[in-house]
Amino acid sequence: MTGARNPSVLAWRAQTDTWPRHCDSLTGFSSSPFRFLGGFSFSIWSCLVRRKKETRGKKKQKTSDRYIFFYLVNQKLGTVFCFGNEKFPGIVCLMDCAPSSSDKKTLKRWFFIDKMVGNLDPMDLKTNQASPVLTDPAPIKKSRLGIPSSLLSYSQHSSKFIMIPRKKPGMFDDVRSNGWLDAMKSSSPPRKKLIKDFNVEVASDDTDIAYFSWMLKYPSALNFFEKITNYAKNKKIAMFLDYDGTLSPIVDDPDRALMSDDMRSAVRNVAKYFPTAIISGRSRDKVYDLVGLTELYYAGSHGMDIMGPLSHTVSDDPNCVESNDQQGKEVNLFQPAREFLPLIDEVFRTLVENTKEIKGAKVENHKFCVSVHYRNVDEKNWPVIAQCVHDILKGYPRLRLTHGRKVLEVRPVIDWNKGKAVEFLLESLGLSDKNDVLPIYIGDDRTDEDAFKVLREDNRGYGILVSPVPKETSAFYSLRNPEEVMKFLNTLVKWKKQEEAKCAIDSKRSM
Ligand SMILES: O=P(O)(O)OC[C@H]1O[C@H](O[C@H]2O[C@H](CO)[C@@H](O)[C@H](O)[C@H]2O)[C@H](O)[C@@H](O)[C@@H]1O
Repeated sequence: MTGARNPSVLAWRAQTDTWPRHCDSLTGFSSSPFRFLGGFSFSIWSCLVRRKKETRGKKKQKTSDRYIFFYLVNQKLGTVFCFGNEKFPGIVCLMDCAPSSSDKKTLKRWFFIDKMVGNLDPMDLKTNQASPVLTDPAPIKKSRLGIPSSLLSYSQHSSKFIMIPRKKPGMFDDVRSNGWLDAMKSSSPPRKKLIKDFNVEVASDDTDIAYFSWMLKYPSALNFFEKITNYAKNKKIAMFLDYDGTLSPIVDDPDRALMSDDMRSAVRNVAKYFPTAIISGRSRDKVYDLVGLTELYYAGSHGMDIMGPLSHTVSDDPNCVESNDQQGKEVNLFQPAREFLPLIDEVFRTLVENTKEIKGAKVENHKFCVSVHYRNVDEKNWPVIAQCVHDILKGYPRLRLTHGRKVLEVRPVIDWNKGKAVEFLLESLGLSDKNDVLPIYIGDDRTDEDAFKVLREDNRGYGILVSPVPKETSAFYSLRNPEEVMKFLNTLVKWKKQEEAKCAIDSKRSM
């Protein structure tokens, strides 16, 4: 398969009776069914395609063999993704045959997909698939901030999950039936996991197969760097970065989530060329201390605490005041949840008190929201911590819950999130509603999905999801981990420098 040139990647509905257009015989099926991490199943198929070719107009025929690999995702929908090359351009359809054997060698060969996705531009995919991640209720249009009509708890707003309530009456019924426990279990990628299904055991590098297939939909921003910069030519890039899991690796102790010096210098360099903001779930002060760069804009508490540039386009908002940053520079301070401060303080203290007996639980006060960590809590006690938070929230109808990576996040019911923060910052920077602006948002968590969605709307910009495992997302591209994020940032700076050098040469020539 290494000889494959000009690869194409096609997706279409399965047909059961069509033979490949460019082949004379098709033999040697093998298949491997899996259950994907998200729970849906897919099969990998390979087949040997034999094609007879006439050589140089002579009658003599030459046969050429090619393997074609394709896989079937979500058998119910019958969606087939197929990989071909110039000679066999992916016109292979599903034959009427059932998965029978597993072939590990075949699976290994399947790694060629990594090379072959090069032709696919996710912008072309026009996928409208709704993301099943937990996100905020739909924003109320035409208002910067609105309180949702209902003050019901968060999970009741989320219609994207089909929750199957379990009938058994028990102690933790609330958190089982409202989906909190399921969300908690799926809230952070497992570290090296065995996938057992259909007697196929898949481990370590085999999990990469699932990842590579996912990358067809969310290709690596490094592999697609040229595509990104082609699109960015003559545009002003605005960079938005999440902190935990994006600039710093996920660690057990949130206080030790430090950013490396190399990453810091990568971010500093990015900020030299592009307006750059950090948008974090942490409090603005905490994330500022961790990043330590004065040249950036900071939005803490999931965007509910923004220190942005002094701007008259947003300063008429009642939640926006003029202030000074740590260096005494005049800035705008936007705090749409200011009235919730006493409530957040109170619920923080209650949460600390009520979870103190749960070993490993940690509660953080992030000024406009509170984080309840369960990463270090024994899994058998997750229902206990979930029920505890749930019971407390029952007394606070103006607060709601969202899920992060092994963290329950309590926040005001206001219609504000990281996506809105991106819009607010673009407006403050005078970069909204402009065709020559390309916002890029890099983040790893469910709360970052709000920002990805905002950028996906009307193809406004690129969301890049940082994840080492397949995840449903509204992002366009992916990166595996903070190291890849750093590489991406450095490559972007290098590209920008080259562009500027080219411009300088061009303008000298034209003088
Ligand atoms: O929006 P972010 O900047 O990504 O912040 C989200 C949460 O990040 C922190 O928690 C996460 O990272 C910790 C350190 O690696 C990890 O221990 C924890 O399990 C993760 O959820 C932060 O502590 C939270 O308060 C933020 O909400």
